[in-house]
Amino acid sequence: MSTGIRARPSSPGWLDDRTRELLRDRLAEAVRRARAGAGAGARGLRVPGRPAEPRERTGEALAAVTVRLAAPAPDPTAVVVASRRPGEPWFALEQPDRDGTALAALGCVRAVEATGAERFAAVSQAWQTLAREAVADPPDGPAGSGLVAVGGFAFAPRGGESPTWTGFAPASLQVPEVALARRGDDVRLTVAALATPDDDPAQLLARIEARLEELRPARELPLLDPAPAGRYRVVSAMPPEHYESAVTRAVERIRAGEVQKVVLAREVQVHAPVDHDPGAVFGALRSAFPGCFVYAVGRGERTFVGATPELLVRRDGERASTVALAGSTRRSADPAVDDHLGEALLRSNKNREEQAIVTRRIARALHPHSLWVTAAPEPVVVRVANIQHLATPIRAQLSRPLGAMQLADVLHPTPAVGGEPFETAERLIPQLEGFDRGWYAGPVGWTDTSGDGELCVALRCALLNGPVAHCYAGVGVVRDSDPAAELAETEVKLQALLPVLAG
Ligand SMILES: C=C(O[C@H]1C=CC=C(C(=O)O)[C@@H]1O)C(=O)O
Repeated sequence: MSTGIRARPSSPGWLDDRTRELLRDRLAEAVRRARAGAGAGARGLRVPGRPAEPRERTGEALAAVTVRLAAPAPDPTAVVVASRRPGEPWFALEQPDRDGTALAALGCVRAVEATGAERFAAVSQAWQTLAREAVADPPDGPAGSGLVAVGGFAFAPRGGESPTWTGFAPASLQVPEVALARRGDDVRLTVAALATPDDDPAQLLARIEARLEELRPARELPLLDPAPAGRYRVVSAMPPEHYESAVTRAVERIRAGEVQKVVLAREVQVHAPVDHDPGAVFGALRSAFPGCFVYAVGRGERTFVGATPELLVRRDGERASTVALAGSTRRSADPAVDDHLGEALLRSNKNREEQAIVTRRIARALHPHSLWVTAAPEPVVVRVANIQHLATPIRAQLSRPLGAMQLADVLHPTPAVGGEPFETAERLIPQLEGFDRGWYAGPVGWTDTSGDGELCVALRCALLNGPVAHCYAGVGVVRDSDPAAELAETEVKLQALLPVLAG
């Protein structure tokens, strides 16, 4: 079994001999488990959508090994961007201001997809089954270290079915072949493989080693072209008047008592003279929005990328944290005016109500699963480069072991992106907006084998496809919303992406 392995050149700098031996043992054990699972006669959970029985064996097992990289470690996302094979899936989620927190992932050894209302349950069940059978280190080190599943969800149960969103299923988690997690200067590399009964552990190891040999220890992301030539066109997918009239109609429904709040979005496209460069866009976003969750999900030729201030949920053991974010105003370069705008936001009844709706719903959603839920009594103003929001941090002590993906199911969509009551808003949103939101306003993030994880709400985003970028921005419409002001607020939100994309 080991002759072929020893003949291969080693991958200096990534795995030492001891770790390679450990990985080889784990791969052999994973193949044994896969054979035992297949031998037990259970059908594999190849296609998600059907919940597994607790003891179901699947005829497949993941194996992984995690190492701490020696300082100075490379930059996780830069490694992934520099090492990506054409069309290979990739993922990154960073919050630079939180001690350089980053998780970047490359390749896919096992995909889990689902559609429909049960999509969260289906993928989280499939992941739990895979995690239980996995031969891997227990999570240790920066959050996201070790064997993980990364990906995201469309806003709607069947969202993303339009051709624009090809490759982005309504629920899509992937177990990457390579993942790098960072906090401070602690960077952990995890490599993974999926074993099935017919696999040869030596070949699995050889595949991982080949992958490692292609990994480039990059420290920088590519830069945006400093002097772009050619014509960039920024166009509203539908005329701005369409959006204003959607807001007017939503206000009518609210005043008629049908619904309290509806979030309505619009799409703006950037047509560039050359293909957009996802790595450079990610790099520009993380420099401009270091306090935000900067994310990218690459599927085939397309990349969904953005910088959002909104955390959907962080699950850390028995603790769940989230934030109710809603109510917005612009920023000013003049600090006194900026402060004034923030204070006015805090005093604005319209924005306070918009925000309180979100806080109440999140607390209500968490209560049945928690020993306690605590929300700050008053919202605070949160500032990012182009906008300020009202935010109420919320924490809960879980009373049962719900994983990050299950918590996302409990919380998504909050009225920050959906509406209240959601059952009515859910019908109104596609009717009034008139387009497929795809993954805009859906959860994007990761989970590990213990169920910990983090998902942000994919706002301030663009779907890049060659020279075209589809950008999305929405606002919470309430009784006192003014259509022109709401249109202007979408423009403020679009300023997160447009300067980066439009040359
Ligand atoms: C729906 C979006 O933002 C939400 C999050 C924060 C503030 C919001 C607002 O003030 O309307 C929105 O609820 C978006 O950016 O597309």
